[in-house]
Amino acid sequence: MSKDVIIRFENVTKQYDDGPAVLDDVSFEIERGKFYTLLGPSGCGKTTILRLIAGFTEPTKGAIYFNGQKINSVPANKRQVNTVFQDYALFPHLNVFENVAFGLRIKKMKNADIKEKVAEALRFVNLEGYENREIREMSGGQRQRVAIARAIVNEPEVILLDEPLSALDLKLRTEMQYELRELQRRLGITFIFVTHDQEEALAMSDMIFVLNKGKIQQSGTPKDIYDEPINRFVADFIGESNIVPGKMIADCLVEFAGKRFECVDKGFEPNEHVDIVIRPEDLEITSVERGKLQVRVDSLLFRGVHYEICCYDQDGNEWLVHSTKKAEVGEKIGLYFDPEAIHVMRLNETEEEYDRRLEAYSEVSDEK
Ligand SMILES: Nc1ncnc2c1ncn2[C@@H]1O[C@H](COP(=O)(O)OP(=O)(O)OP(=O)(O)O)[C@@H](O)[C@H]1O
Repeated sequence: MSKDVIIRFENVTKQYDDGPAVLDDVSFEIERGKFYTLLGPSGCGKTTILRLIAGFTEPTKGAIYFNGQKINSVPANKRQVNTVFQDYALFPHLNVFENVAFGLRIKKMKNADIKEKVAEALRFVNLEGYENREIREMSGGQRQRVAIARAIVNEPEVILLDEPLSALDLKLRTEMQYELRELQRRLGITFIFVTHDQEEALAMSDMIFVLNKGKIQQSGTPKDIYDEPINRFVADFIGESNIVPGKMIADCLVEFAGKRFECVDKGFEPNEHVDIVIRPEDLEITSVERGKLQVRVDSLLFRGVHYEICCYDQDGNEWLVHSTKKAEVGEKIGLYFDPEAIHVMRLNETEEEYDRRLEAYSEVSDEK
């Protein structure tokens, strides 16, 4: 089935004034009706991408397409896009109804139609009966829902959400994550959500773009990005990881921490230097004899569902283990892991190079 692309960035670079490029030759596609997340550390360019899509700023180089039409200079109010801002940007002097109705009044819609549309939008976000409330009488989570109702009432094709959950406490934040995800499914509108919280991105998205320093480091489903990070930055940013230097000896054979291990990775040069990732939950505590790695326990923390155990091997590599089994500080233990738990990353590989390598490799495998 061909892809139904709603937004496309083609080699987009953005500089503010004559400053450095905050987005550097970025290309990507957004498919209609899916939940996308832009994830990355502060200052990596996430908000700039939203501002370019919304029409609040223009690219310095490159092209942005919306439903196949180039929209670089189309003004914000002519785009089928609505933004939910971090601070919600609600009007404090207007009640809930008027906040949601605002955009429709500007469009000079008839009063009866406004009433119907606002009621429908409030129903969608579970705020029926709150029409006459003042904004200051609403909780953080409720304000958030008013802001979303105000965005969906205009029936945009795309909703942009700029860290909309960051002001909420942890419990409410988790509730709103479910709610937003559910709302997106029911509406079928494309959502583009910005966060620097990797757990939030993993929990909510159909697709994640991981950004760093104005470039997309990797794009993929949450599972792809968690299981197959393409470089050290992504592996480190997405969840906790053990990342150690290693060497690929041959297909499915890798060396690290002074030993050779069976793995499932292929398509590297013989003796190529690589980075190795093993997630803490993929390491199992066992006896020194049974362990594939022998380590000494340096410290441990009880995290409620598991112990977080920090160990060192004889080469000085740190190994973080999540285990329901306890170990004693100073104790020598073995760590066991399956070959599939080892993920090998080529040094400094870009996403395009990574995709080409996997493609070339699968063609070779098909021929065999
Ligand atoms: N109007 C502006 N003028 C000049 N520089 C800007 C402007 N807006 C953003 N920048 C710079 O562009 C870079 C990217 O900013 P952006 O807001 O896109 O990052 P972000 O990933 O959304 O960060 P955060 O998570 O902190 O919001 C930053 O270095 C920022 O200082």
